[in-house]
Amino acid sequence: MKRTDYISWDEYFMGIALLSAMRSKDNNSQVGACIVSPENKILSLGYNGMPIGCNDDDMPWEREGDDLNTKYMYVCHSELNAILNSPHNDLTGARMYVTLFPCNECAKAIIQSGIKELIYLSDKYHDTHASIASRRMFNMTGVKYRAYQPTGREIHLEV
Ligand SMILES: Nc1ccn([C@H]2C[C@H](O)[C@@H](COP(=O)(O)O)O2)c(=O)n1
Ligand SMILES: [Zn+2]
Repeated sequence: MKRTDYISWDEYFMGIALLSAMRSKDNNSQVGACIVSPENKILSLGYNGMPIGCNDDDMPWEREGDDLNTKYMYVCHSELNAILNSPHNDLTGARMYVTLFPCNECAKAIIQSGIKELIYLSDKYHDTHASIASRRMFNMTGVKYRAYQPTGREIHLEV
């Protein structure tokens, strides 16, 4: 008889997004993204980090202070990294699992890439202009978005 307690597609892909987030050097928010085809094949992964060639140790990770000395000027968001990392030039109809609801800049890239559905975990910046603008663009363009429904299942990685 086959196993019945296997993880769902949503658990699988959000789990991989969470694992990707663990690569982030950001000391406040580690974000991961996983792009999946309509056939449930993984197309790309990403996490928030400094652009290639910008040494993590030489870049600022501060949230506050002079603009030029905060991470915000430099860090590449997980969603954009996942889109840019993709070896597939056509993401039409794909869905994205992301551990934090996208900002407006990533929303633009998501829309332009042809991704049609977004599944997010945290929405901790729900009331910011960035999130409001993202929802506005997603609603206008028909990109569906839904909160990941936690199942309560714990997945342990021991290596
Ligand atoms: N959807 C998002 C939102 C933010 N990020 C990145 C950008 C920063 O590295 C970090 C947010 O830092 P915080 O302001 O929470 O200290 O997360 C992203 O990758 N995707
Ligand atoms: Zn973003």
